[in-house]
Amino acid sequence: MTIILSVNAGSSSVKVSVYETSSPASPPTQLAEASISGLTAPPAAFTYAAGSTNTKNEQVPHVDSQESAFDHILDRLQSSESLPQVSDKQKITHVCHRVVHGGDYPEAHVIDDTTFHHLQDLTELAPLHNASALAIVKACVKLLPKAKNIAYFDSSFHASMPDAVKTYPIDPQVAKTNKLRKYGFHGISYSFITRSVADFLGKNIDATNLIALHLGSGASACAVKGGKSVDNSMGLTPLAGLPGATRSGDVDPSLIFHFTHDAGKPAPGSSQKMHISQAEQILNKESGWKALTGTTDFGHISSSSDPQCRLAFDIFTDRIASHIGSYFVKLDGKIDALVFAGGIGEKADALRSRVVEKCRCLGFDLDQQKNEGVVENTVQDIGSQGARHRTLVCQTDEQFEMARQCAASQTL
Ligand SMILES: Nc1ncnc2c1ncn2[C@@H]1O[C@H](COP(=O)(O)OP(=O)(O)O)[C@@H](O)[C@H]1O
Ligand SMILES: CC(=O)OP(=O)(O)O
Ligand SMILES: [Mg+2]
Repeated sequence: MTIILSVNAGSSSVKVSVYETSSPASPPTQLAEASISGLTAPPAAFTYAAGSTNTKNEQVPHVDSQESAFDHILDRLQSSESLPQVSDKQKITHVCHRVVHGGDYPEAHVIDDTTFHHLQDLTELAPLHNASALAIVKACVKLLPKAKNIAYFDSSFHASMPDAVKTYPIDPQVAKTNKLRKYGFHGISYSFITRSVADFLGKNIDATNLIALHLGSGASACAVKGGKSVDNSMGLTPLAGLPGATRSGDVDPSLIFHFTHDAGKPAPGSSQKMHISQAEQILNKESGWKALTGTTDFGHISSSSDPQCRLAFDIFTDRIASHIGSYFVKLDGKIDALVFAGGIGEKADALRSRVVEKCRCLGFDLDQQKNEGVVENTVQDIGSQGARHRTLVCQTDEQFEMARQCAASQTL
């Protein structure tokens, strides 16, 4: 038996799942799932499920970063009576880490000193993610010395994007030297979604075409053609595309120079090791729903009548619908489903309803009862019977996707 820990450090949460696996041929079995959410809307909340133990949204005010969230979760897992399998740290042999920016790594990689330093160099390209993921890797090296640490990248799934999609129309030499291209993110999630939806539809993955939406603290859209990514709304960094909890998403690149005259200066807290400009700080950490409404809680935003919340809701649904239209054309109208996923995509029925209403001309239509009755389930159909194209909700599971790939690979 092999025990795999899967760690998903998001921009507002840390989710850790524990799996047991006996052979590469069989999918891993989940033993426990723990998460800390609301890191950008304190106090953070701890949720845990293992066997008969169930804790939901316990406030953990002392937890204020991805690193402290991981420490807290690891302590709770190791002291849990429902999880004797990890009471002895030595039994954890594999830790899968979600690392958002993988640069040119086309697939998962065992983390040794060289990989670690290479990933450190990419930190500035994913300022809300890579640094905390690497801090968690460091903690694992110290606390779980027997475990092999493996990095799974959000960017890998998008390695299949064509050159015309990946390439920015800028000086090619500078682009090559500085590795400036579209990478795309949320790929671990899109890989899970593509497999699960293909399964649900009874289709081969390589014959599955989707418009998938991962809408969480960071939000993106993906066009999947023949099971492979052909476009993603995020870019060189996860800032591009749709707005998010604290991110602006696409704006005119000149905007920042009119917002502040100090755009290129280092942001407070920026160091030589980790350089963040004021421009990056403003657009990544001080924009989005937080700037417009004062909160990053999209549950509140979607149900509030406050005009700023209504505006944020309208902006989000407008930008999402624009991406759906663009990807519909890219896929030549041949799509098996529009898929909603991520914390917002899975929970905000009002948002799904508005987005689908905006895309009715393309042949999407919802069954409102099904839309409002979504429960925790891998894939659910929420489309109306007469609709030309299906609309689905997929409860994405990045931790499972990493553990599945880990169990199926030769690294065990
Ligand atoms: N009931 C709800 N309705 C709408 N949005 C929700 C609801 N519950 C949580 N959310 C939102 O989901 C987002 C978190 O999604 P998640 O995918 O878990 O985040 P992360 O990007 O950290 O991985 C937050 O913006 C949160 O406000
Ligand atoms: C890539 C990204 O934005 O991830 P998250 O939504 O987990 O913050
Ligand atoms: Mg996430």
